[in-house]
Amino acid sequence: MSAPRLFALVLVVQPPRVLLGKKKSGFGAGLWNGFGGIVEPGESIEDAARRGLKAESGLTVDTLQKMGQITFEFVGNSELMEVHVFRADQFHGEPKESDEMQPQWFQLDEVPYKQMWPDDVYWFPLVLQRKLFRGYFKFQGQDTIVEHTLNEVEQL
Ligand SMILES: CNc1cc(N2CCN(C)CC2)nc(N)n1
Repeated sequence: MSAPRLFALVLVVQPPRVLLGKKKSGFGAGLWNGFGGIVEPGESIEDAARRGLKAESGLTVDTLQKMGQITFEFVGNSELMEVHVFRADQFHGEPKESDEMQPQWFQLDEVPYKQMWPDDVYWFPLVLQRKLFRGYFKFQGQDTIVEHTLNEVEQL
C-alpha cells in the first residue's frame, strides 16, 4: 500500500453564504466544490490550501481552520486520496474565474449537492456546524459510494 496522494480543499464560509467553484475540466469536471489542489513535494498541506485557493479563486486568507480529513478509495485504483478540508471565514480579494474554476456564492440552504461529489452531502454540514471529522469513502466510478465511514473527532 503506497502513501496516499494528498490534497487540500478550502471552503470559504460567510453565513448565510458559501463560496463554491464549478470545476471546468479534469477530475470532477462539471461539479461544484471547494478550492484547492494537490499538495506538492516539500509543501505543507496548509500552503497547498492557500496556493490552490489563490490560483482557483483569486482569494487570499489570513486564517484557515482545519475541519476534516477524508480518505477516498476508488475500486480498481490502488492509490488512495487523502483530502484535508479547511474552512475560511474571512478573505481578501474578489472571487475571480480561473482556468480551473468558475466561482459562485451559494446560500447555505441551497448548496447544490446534486452537482457535487456524492460524499459532500455527508460531511459538508459538519464543516458548516464547525464539527471536526474523519471520513473514508469507497467509490465505484465517480458516482457510487459503496462503503463509507464518517466520525466526528475531538482533534485532527
Ligand atoms: C471523491 N470525492 C471528492 C473528491 C474531492 N476532491 C479530490 C480532487 N481534488 C482536486 C479536489 C477535491 N472533493 C470532494 N468534495 N469529494
